Amino acid sequence: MTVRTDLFQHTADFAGQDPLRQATAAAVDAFAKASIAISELIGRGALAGITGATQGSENADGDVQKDLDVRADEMVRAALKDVAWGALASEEAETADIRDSGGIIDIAYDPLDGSSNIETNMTVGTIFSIMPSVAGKVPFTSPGSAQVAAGFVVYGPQTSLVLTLGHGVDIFTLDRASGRYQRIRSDVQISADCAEFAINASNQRHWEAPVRDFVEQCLAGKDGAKAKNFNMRWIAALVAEAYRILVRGGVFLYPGDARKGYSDGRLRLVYEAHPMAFIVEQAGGAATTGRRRILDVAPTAIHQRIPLIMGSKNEVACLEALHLDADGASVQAAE
Ligand SMILES: O=P(O)(O)OC[C@H]1O[C@](O)(COP(=O)(O)O)[C@@H](O)[C@@H]1O
Ligand SMILES: [Mg+2]
Ligand SMILES: [Mg+2]
Repeated sequence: MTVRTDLFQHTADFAGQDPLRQATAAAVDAFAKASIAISELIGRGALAGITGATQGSENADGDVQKDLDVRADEMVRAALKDVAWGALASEEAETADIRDSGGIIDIAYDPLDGSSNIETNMTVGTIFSIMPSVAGKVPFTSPGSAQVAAGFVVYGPQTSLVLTLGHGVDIFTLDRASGRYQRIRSDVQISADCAEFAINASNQRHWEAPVRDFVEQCLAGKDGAKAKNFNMRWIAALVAEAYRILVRGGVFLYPGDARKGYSDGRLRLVYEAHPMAFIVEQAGGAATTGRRRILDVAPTAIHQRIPLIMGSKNEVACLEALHLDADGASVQAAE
């Protein structure tokens, strides 16, 4: 029988006697516990009163809140109660909660990612990012490279938790019989090349030239510049796209576009792009806005949006080159 590493053992081994690591491990354990309860709630769906119905309210980013957004936020918040956080930011709260003393880490999270999938019985998830609290510095203003840990949970056919503690990426799957997460993959590596891309193509007419060029190259397949056929996927949940990319490579794009309010795309830097970029880089992939490495960007607001391109590093590099070319061309055109 295979003996697998339990998530709580993994975080305890990481924690040792170091206070920052202990606080980080406690936060990861809290997300794991909350996610088990969220997974059960999602599994029962309408039987537990979850329908994906809107709440008649909007979150800080102007998104309509669904019943599960609100419930998941409450469950994560309750699980984190005894964790030594100094600042806590959620997608569902306008401002961060700040504690005056005892804070060792700052935590940002998206309690329920992919909300539009709830009512259709498709994949959703939870994303989290953990940074050291820095005395005298406004929380959530450090670049993503300051993260000590990041992870996400995918509530799909299996409930799995993807985690980086800054030394590679591990995947744990919930064993429903024991109610514990067991490691199924360690040192996950994203293939440098891929033949799969993910983008919401309904926005094509609003894209910038570099994104249009890239997608055209993918669609041209064997007959085009890439000289190979590409497959396309769009699950409308960042967690599911990221999981697929970790398992079999690929490139995901949510670029800025010309729609009102979408100049920086749709995804939020602090609790979506930063943690995903940390995980993807730790797995050997890359994450960029097209013009800048995501982990170099320091937020100026908790709910700030950012264009996100991530995945297999050779295709991400191709997208960066297309953006650079386009910027060079526009500078020349202006001269
Ligand atoms: O509906 P669109 O524009 O394709 O956007 C889908 C994207 O929006 C998100 O659902 C945003 O996250 P939330 O559901 O947490 O707001 C991503 O998971 C997904 O990649
Ligand atoms: Mg989200
Ligand atoms: Mg959300």
